[in-house]
Amino acid sequence: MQDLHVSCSLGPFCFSFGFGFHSWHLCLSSMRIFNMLQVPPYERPALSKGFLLPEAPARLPSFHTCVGANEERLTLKWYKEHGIELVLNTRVKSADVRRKTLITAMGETISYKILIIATGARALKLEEFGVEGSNAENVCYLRDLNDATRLVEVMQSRMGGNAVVIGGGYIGMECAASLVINGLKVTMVFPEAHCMARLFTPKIAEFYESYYEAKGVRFVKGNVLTSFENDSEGKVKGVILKDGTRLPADLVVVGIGIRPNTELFGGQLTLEKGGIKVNARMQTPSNASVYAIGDVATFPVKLFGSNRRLEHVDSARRSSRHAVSAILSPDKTGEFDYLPFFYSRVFALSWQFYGDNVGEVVHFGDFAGGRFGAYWVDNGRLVGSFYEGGNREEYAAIAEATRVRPEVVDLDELGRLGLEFAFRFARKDLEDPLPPPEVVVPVTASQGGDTSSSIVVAGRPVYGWHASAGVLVAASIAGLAYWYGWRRRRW
Ligand SMILES: NC(=O)c1ccc[n+]([C@@H]2O[C@H](COP(=O)([O-])OP(=O)(O)OC[C@H]3O[C@@H](n4cnc5c(N)ncnc54)[C@H](O)[C@@H]3O)[C@@H](O)[C@H]2O)c1
Ligand SMILES: O=C1O[C@H]([C@@H](O)CO)C(O)=C1O
Repeated sequence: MQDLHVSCSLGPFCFSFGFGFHSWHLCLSSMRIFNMLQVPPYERPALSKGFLLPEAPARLPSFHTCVGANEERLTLKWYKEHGIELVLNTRVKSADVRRKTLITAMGETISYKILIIATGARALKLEEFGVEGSNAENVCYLRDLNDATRLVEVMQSRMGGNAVVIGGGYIGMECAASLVINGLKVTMVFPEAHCMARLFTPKIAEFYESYYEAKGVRFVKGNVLTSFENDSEGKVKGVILKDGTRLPADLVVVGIGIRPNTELFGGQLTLEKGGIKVNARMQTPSNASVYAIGDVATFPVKLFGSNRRLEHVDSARRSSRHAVSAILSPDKTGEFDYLPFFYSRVFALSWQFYGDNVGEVVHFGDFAGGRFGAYWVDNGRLVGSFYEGGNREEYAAIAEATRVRPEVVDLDELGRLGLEFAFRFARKDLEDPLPPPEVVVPVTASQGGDTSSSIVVAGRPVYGWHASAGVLVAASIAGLAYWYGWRRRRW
């Protein structure tokens, strides 16, 4: 009998948002995972960073889950050894949450007791904005492994050529850096007044734009693409912008946002902010057997007192861990208390952001020297912190300060203090800038067997997975390696 199902039917990557992720491993002999991937789940951050590098690029199996936690890579062998049936290349074409059934594209009907929706999101296509022709051979999106593989091929065949990047968000910024590193001439086009408009202040954006310009990137702001100009073979050779400008293009990369894959559950579950609404246990309010995690889930962020859908790998890791806790240890699992966290690494730069970017902004630090930050203060309290060029202690300090939400009376003083302000709240245990999971699930029996006693869950505080293998020491070394590798990691 199948007890637990993880549905990852649309958008191959979604699964990496869900299960077997980070430092928690759930191994139910009666668990099945459905997904359209051709390979076991992996973590996405590498795709827009290390995967695109011309030298020693990141390749599977190096970024299978749970690479982000410096944990064991979950390969096919791993799933097999842990009694998890991983059903690849399989699309779930319909779901009936009232009857607790799924139907696959092959016509198989699956019954479940608990369903975890980790269907993630898909890249928005230009066609949705009325621009036709983005299926040309040299127009690339970047969401999954196939996209990234194709981008590498196209990029390598256009060395020295012109690349146009549409969108000034995460994909735009990270891909533009990779294109430059691969020797292409890059122009970025986006509608806003500055890059990373969802998060950066104009002053922060100015730093990154100047840095990119020094690397040869050209910015075309406040403009959008309206059509492609194709050659006789259908390849794009130019992009036409709204103001009539023509940009020559040997390659176009499009990163204009994502859309959560909720269609399977339309009319059955409540949607909010584009995602599936869940409570603080990652459980849908209308159906206690259904959980949603990662990019597709809209959950209560306690710290802000509102529901959010957060598009980031950290939220995916932690929400999945929390859902697993809530399923396996309902009595011991409290409310998900997540501190939103975002990061990016481009060229030699690296930034982290915690909290919310609302209210008044106070910048601090050395912008010219590339070690600077910003605090956001709303209703007299610190609600968000950003820092570029920090070390582990500095990032941990801004994270902790943001979690504490201290009162701020004097904004000028806050700016003068800069990082020193955050260090007042720094924790002594710097193992992780973020709080530990609320619940430690005891390790029970392991693989094989049946039903609920065949559950193995290891949380970071217990490191039960490693303990069960008698390698606690190895876990400590891994933790140390993780810390040392943090700045050097390429995904
Ligand atoms: N480091 C990271 O956290 C990281 C890295 C890569 C991707 N991601 C995630 O991947 C997803 C996709 O990233 P993304 O960069 O596509 O989304 P995004 O939302 O970060 O940025 C979208 C950008 O496209 C612009 N845009 C929208 N419509 C446009 C149009 N018609 N023409 C031109 N520009 C347009 C927006 O104004 C914005 O600049 C996001 O969820 C993002 O969080 C995150
Ligand atoms: O940190 C990241 O989060 C996203 C993705 O995993 C969630 O949308 C991504 O591509 C990153 O690099």
